[in-house]
Amino acid sequence: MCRLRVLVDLPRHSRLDAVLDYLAPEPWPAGTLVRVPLGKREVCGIVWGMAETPDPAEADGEAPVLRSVVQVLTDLPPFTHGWLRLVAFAASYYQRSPGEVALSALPPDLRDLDAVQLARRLKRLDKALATAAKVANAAAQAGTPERPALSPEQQQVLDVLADGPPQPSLLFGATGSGKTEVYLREAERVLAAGRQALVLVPEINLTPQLEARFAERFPARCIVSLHSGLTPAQRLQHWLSAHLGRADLVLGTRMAVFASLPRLGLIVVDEEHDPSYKQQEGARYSARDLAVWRGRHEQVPVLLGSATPSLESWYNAGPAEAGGGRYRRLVMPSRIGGGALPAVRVVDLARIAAQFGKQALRAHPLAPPLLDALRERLDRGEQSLVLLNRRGYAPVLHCTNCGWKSACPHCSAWRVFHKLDRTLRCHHCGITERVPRACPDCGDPDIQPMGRGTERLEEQLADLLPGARVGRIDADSTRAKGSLAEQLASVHAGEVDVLVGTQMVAKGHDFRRMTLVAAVQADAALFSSDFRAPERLFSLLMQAGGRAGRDAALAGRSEVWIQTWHPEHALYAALRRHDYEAFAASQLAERESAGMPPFSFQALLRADARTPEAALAFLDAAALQAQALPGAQEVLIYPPVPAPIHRIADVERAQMLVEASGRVTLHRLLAQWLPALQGLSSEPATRVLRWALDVDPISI
Ligand SMILES: Nc1ncnc2c1ncn2[C@@H]1O[C@H](COP(=O)(O)OP(=O)(O)OP(=O)(O)O)[C@@H](O)[C@H]1O
Ligand SMILES: [Zn+2]
Repeated sequence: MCRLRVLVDLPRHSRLDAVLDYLAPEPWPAGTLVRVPLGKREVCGIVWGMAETPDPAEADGEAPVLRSVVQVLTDLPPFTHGWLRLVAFAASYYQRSPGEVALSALPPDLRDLDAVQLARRLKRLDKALATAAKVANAAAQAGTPERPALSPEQQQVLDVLADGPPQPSLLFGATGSGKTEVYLREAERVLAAGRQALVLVPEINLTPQLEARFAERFPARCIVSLHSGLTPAQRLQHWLSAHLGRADLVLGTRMAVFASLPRLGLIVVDEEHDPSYKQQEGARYSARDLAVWRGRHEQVPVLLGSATPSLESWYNAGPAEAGGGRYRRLVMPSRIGGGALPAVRVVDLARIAAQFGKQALRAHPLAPPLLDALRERLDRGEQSLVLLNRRGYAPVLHCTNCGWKSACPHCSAWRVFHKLDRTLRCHHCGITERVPRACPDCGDPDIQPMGRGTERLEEQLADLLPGARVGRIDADSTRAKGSLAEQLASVHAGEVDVLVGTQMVAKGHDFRRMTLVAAVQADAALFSSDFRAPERLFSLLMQAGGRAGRDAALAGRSEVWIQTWHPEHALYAALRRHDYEAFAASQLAERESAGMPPFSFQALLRADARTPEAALAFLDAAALQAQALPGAQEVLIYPPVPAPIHRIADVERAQMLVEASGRVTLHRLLAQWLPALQGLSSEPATRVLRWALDVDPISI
């Protein structure tokens, strides 16, 4: 008998370490999947290594008798060292247990299988892959698919990539510059060398279109996707194909960064700036950052693509003298076909109000010149996109008599009025009620919507543009499975003249007939307390604008309209010139002088409790603990504050920011702090419902 260390799914918060020792008849290699007893249950585990000499307590005869591994799943090849190292790194960096990180990266179905069931699934997979291979072979016989001739910029970028050592690169390419073609060619090179390629996209809704493009280009290859929209059976099958090395291409959302890929040869992170790459619960990892780490350690190139890179990546790809030099910077400033970027028109709402009267804007949100521009598109049979980042009909209902407003009883937020199903819905806790007929406070029947969301905008546009086919795409219109794909297809097919949408449609889509994009209400983000808000707004508007004029023939008359009360704002000035670089430079200068990321490193400690006092008391005590730790002088601990939305579903939320100028300094502190925090949360005086540490938080 030997002793093995086995990873099981226990959070680091729990008293047990998530690496437990078990007895086994053989020293199975690290990465082997096993089933082990845990309490009264039997759970899935991963062999982490051989246990070292029995601990002294055991020698004294005091230690509990070790339990034995129940089963070993030998049909599955062990995870590679590269994968295990990724897990170990992610766990230590994000302050979680390796067991939790490893096991939560597996498809849920896999964790439930015993050896017999697994064998059955593998047999089924074999059959499915054999059928797929037949289809692929037939497709391959039909000839190789056509590839477009590369643009000079694409060629240049690919030449650099082919030459250099495997290294992370930032592909800074304008919207419509053909970044996808670069990914396709890089993938082709890697596949030809017998390796696997991993391509990450920020949102599920971008996977089908990308999958279609890869499938068209590589008809003979096995392509699978990994995201939360799959059925458990599909997810297991796709995951197994990747793990067994049968899939050549894996496309997926952030979770796919943990895909097990024995022949990994390339990682692409498309729209690398997108906040969706950050997981917001459990192990709060950044899939982009992990992709870079994984690439480095498995010695494969990582390609981060964006027209509006995150300031972190931009900085990392900047000159080494200025603190960058970590990524290679590759640029593709021109659009395919030489099309121009759309002209940006900033509409001064104050002037519109002076010219047309304030009522003009109160009645509907579109400045008359913008309406004319929309009508022009209609007459020419071109499409327009009107962007409004707020779903529902109106964000608040109010009573004109007594001033009642549709507050959520459980959250510090308004309930949103949805006219289609006549409900009031809280977008935070989900509570949904029928709209009251009269004011719940005073009984007055005159309750009115305040402000506007996409539903109302859609209604108003249909009124203002008789005969136009107005469509809407947002999280509400796309709730049913498959409906988003359907709605997008109808936009692509030209069945919609004016599309109203949230940020969901602002990125990634290659709408060919769109010549106008309008943002009717963008200002809010200019004055947010989150220092990343301007960066987000800039990239949202630039990405949205990038949907216009993608067909070079139409590019000349493509426009982006932005309605604002602050036309002189520097952000809009940079946008008008399509000048990401100037914008980034000014933001980085601001961040540097304020000592904010990427010039410092942060972690956010969050606490949830029944009362605000309890949440804050926990954080206060936590701050005292941290201040007593060695190295605390080098770390800045901000005072605890309520979260931006301080109450959700009757739970009070507070947070505390911790900051250091060096990553190592910060992490040294966090590693010592965590055990202390565990103790704190179990003491009666400082007990909270939940607490969590968010390393490199992206919203504060
Ligand atoms: N070398 C090429 N020759 C002809 N057409 C091309 C070439 N490369 C790309 N295209 C086409 O140009 C269009 C824009 O390319 P793509 O969608 O990759 O842009 P992108 O850089 O990803 O833009 P975005 O950042 O807006 O998503 C697509 O329709 C694509 O098929
Ligand atoms: Zn609520």
